[in-house]
Amino acid sequence: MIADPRARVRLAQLHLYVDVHRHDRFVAPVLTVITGLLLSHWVPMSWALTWLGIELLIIAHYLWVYRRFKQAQPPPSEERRWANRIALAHGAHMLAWSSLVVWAWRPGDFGNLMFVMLVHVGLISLTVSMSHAHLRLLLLDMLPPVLALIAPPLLEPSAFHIGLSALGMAFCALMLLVGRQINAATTEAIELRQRNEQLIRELQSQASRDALTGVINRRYLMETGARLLQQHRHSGEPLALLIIDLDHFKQINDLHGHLGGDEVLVAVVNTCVQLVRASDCFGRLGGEEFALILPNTQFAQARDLAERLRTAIAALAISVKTETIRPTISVGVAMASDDDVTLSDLLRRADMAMYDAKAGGRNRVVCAPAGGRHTPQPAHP
Ligand SMILES: Nc1nc2c(ncn2[C@@H]2O[C@H](COP(=O)(O)OP(=O)(O)OP(=O)(O)O)[C@@H](O)[C@H]2O)c(=O)[nH]1
Repeated sequence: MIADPRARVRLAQLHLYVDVHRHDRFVAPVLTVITGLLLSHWVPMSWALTWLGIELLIIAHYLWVYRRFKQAQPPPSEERRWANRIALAHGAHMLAWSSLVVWAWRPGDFGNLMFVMLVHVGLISLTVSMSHAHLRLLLLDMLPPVLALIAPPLLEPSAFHIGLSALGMAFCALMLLVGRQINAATTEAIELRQRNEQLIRELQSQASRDALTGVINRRYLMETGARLLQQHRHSGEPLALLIIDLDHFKQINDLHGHLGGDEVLVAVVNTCVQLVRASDCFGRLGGEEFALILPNTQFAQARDLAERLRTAIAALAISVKTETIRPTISVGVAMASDDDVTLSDLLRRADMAMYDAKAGGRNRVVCAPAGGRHTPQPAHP
């Protein structure tokens, strides 16, 4: 299914709509109580109290729906479903208020006319200023006040009522126009913000990734490694570091060209990535040298993984043009110890083990003992 590119924008609009309307939790109950008390001036107290009770329940319900929406953090694909739920919940509130115009109107009473007008002006202006974010919800929120405007001339078709209704409709049309303009500006701002966030994510990824292989680069690797070493000191959980270096890579470049060498690097990285856990930190130190930091990993596990990596790489047969390249790697393994004051200390010991692997004939794993002294422990292929 092709994702609708506008869905993310519409979801952000829905968030904005809900955020703005969440202020209702302070304002709407107060306005409802005042309106309920005023109502009792023209309708029996029991009616006024019934309206007040229903409206308070409606407010509590739509605020609950808003909270559920915020907690759910739905993906853009669920925007329409949530927009419908919110429209129903808030629509009930708009209907309850707009209905006042019909059943609470007492023609001929100037005070009542003022009251009904104030309710209308409030509904329409608040709708435009608070619902502009989401165009569909803006239109739905405007619908009940418009229906309430049409009702009086239908109930009592006099020139006065028709005139009042026409004036109100013109006012609604004007407000809708304003609402659409604010909506267009809001949508543009949301689109720009989303594009900005996307660009920042891409830049951050580019700054932390190696362009050729896609794994994290030296800078990010060192930062993460220092953080993991710090965590190891606090938690006491074992931390292992592997230095992985391709053997005779200069020869590969010389024989198959730089592009051939690049293909080998990518194939080796892809193989390694498949064998490491998501919590492991695998990155390129530079050239044909890589590091793998393994949090919460015992020595035996680290050594076995190094061996699995070595075997998997040795089994590769990479086709470059008409030739087949069979790369191998030398791996140095070191466990973090109290002697490792900084990440560089740990790296140095893993590096020395890796050089021992090279000196021992390459395509092998050598483990450095914990602590500062370096006594290589070869793990032969
Ligand atoms: N294709 C390619 N080559 C690279 C890249 N980065 C570094 N190199 C080459 O990798 C080679 C590394 O050579 P050396 O450091 O001599 O190591 P080696 O030939 O692998 O020898 P040993 O490590 O001792 O087995 C150099 O020729 C670099 O130019 C790269 O991104 N792509």
